[in-house]
Amino acid sequence: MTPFGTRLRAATDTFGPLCAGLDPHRGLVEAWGLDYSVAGLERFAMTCVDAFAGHVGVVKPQSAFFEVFGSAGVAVLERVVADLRAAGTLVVVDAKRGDIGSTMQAYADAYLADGSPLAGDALTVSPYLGYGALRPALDLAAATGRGLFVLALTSNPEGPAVQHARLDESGSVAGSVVAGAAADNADAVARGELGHVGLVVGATVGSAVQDLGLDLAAAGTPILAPGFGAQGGSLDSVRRVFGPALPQVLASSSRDVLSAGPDVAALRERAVATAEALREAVASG
Ligand SMILES: O=C(O)c1cc(=O)[nH]c(=O)n1[C@@H]1O[C@H](COP(=O)(O)O)[C@@H](O)[C@H]1O
Repeated sequence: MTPFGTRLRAATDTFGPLCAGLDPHRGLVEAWGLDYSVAGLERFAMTCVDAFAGHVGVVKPQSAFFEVFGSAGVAVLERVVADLRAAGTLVVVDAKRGDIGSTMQAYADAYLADGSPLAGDALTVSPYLGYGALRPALDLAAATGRGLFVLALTSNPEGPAVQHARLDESGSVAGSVVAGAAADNADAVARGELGHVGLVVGATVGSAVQDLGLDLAAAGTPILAPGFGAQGGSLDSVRRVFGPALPQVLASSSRDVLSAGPDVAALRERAVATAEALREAVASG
């Protein structure tokens, strides 16, 4: 398969830099007039697939909302992944996995191996057992043309206490994650392409990228930027947070886009309009 960074660049060039989040919160499912049950989950998820497939570049189903319903919910997630990918829409499975290396191999096999029913095009992972513990996932993603989004600066208020901590005089914990991703992307960056190892940096992190001296542009990482919309991130904050790394940004919005449902056309229209607004914000830098 063509490397993830190349496929991601093509998707955002065509559809704009939006990742539509597919987060079936109880409140949203009920607001759409559906029962909070497996049947309601399935209806919600398939409505999103109808709205987004072939119209949005990237979709990010949040695994937790499917896991709530046990194996029946996970089966719905598998269908979402398969149907979106069949339409050529990239899927980031948001499961934030991270464990010791030997267990990480099993997570990698589940989410990044060809033929696995839960394998999308990329997976979110947590490096807070040590970036190196992600090695099985980093290697399998590279081998199968898939990507990872590694948590660096998350959008939640509890994140900075860990992520801004200084390791030594020259760097922070988040900085060490950026350095790890940059090293894994070095070959792609040398070819002038985006790498397969992305970072998660919230659209809500204010001046943290500058304050911590993180050179995201040089790292060549795709940047998944959640927090846009419902958590207060705006077009303006996306511009301010990312500066020279703006062309690498894939802004993610779940509740703000999903609140336009359940009408398929209205949902699609909200996603497409959000993607176009983001495209203009990136272009005007
Ligand atoms: O990895 C993520 O996607 C993520 C990282 C982060 O730092 N903050 C964050 O909100 N997310 C996810 O992004 C989505 C945000 O949803 P909204 O706030 O509704 O747009 C949820 O699925 C979160 O789990």
